[in-house]
Amino acid sequence: MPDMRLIVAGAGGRMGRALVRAITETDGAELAGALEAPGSELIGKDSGMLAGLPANGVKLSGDLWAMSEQADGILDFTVPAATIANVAIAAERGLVHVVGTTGLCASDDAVIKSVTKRAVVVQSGNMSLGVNLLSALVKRVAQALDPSFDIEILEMHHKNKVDAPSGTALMLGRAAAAGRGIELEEHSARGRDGVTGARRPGDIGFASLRGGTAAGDHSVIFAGPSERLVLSHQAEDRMIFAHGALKAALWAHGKPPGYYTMDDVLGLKDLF
Ligand SMILES: NC(=O)C1=CN([C@@H]2O[C@H](COP(=O)(O)OP(=O)(O)OC[C@H]3O[C@@H](n4cnc5c(N)ncnc54)[C@H](OP(=O)(O)O)[C@@H]3O)[C@@H](O)[C@H]2O)C=CC1
Ligand SMILES: O=C(O)C1=N[C@H](C(=O)O)C[C@H](O)C1
Repeated sequence: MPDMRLIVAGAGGRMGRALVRAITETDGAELAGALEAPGSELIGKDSGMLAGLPANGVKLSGDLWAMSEQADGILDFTVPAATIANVAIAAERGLVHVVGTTGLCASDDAVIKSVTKRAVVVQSGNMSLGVNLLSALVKRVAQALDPSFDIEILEMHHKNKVDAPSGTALMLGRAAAAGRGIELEEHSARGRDGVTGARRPGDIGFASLRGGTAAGDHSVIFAGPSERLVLSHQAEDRMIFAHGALKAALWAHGKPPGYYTMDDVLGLKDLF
């Protein structure tokens, strides 16, 4: 089978540069294009050199339609508006669309899912093996513990992260809610400040810390009467997300149209 030809969207960003490096380290994958925001000062720069590698001749461009003519997939870790703009082009071109962008709202998610009758999309707020295993564990523990255990989710990221709570925190919240048999949207407490009153029973709480270079720390705390269980993951390098995204793209290549998550890619659906 020929190499999978992949476009990196947001190629000048932190994840974009990591993805360009990951592609060079991965058998069966080839860099087919490097997308940046039209008008970015990085347009025309060499994507290899931006990633700290030797020049690879793939220059950053703002034109996804032109660069995708010969491509098989797109790895998209950008911003919500860019990801939504990429959805239609990726579907039209028949590209596997790996969506890692976070901070998407419900209507953005609906747009992404709307193309999956005819296109292959793999979406996850966190592409690492560790976090996806953590998510399965959280669901199982939430199932096992009775509602006297309050669930709180704490995350810390680098100082340049723009969205909160993190996509991962929300994914872990959804896993906890699924374990409890409740809807996260109806049972979440975000951004507590001031005289908030006592904790509402059954809520899943979120707290976000920002600072330094933290690649992504997440803890799910089950706080019960006189005891606490804490399940945690620390990302030490964002290459774990980049390698996860590559794994997702290669797994999805040739799959029938549909909406997939890392649970499908990693075979975690029936873990418990
Ligand atoms: N699912 C997962 O496993 C992970 C998800 N993420 C998520 O990925 C996203 C990106 O994170 P990160 O790399 O740290 O952020 P960065 O800000 O470093 O990178 C985002 C890049 O996207 C570019 N961009 C903006 N608009 C467009 C556009 N229209 N077309 C193409 N590129 C565009 C930005 O350019 P400019 O700076 O010029 O605006 C920037 O280079 C975030 O949502 C983050 O939460 C991060 C790590 C792991
Ligand atoms: O912005 C980041 O850096 C990260 N974003 C993702 C998130 O919002 O959870 C994944 C990871 O934690 C790093």
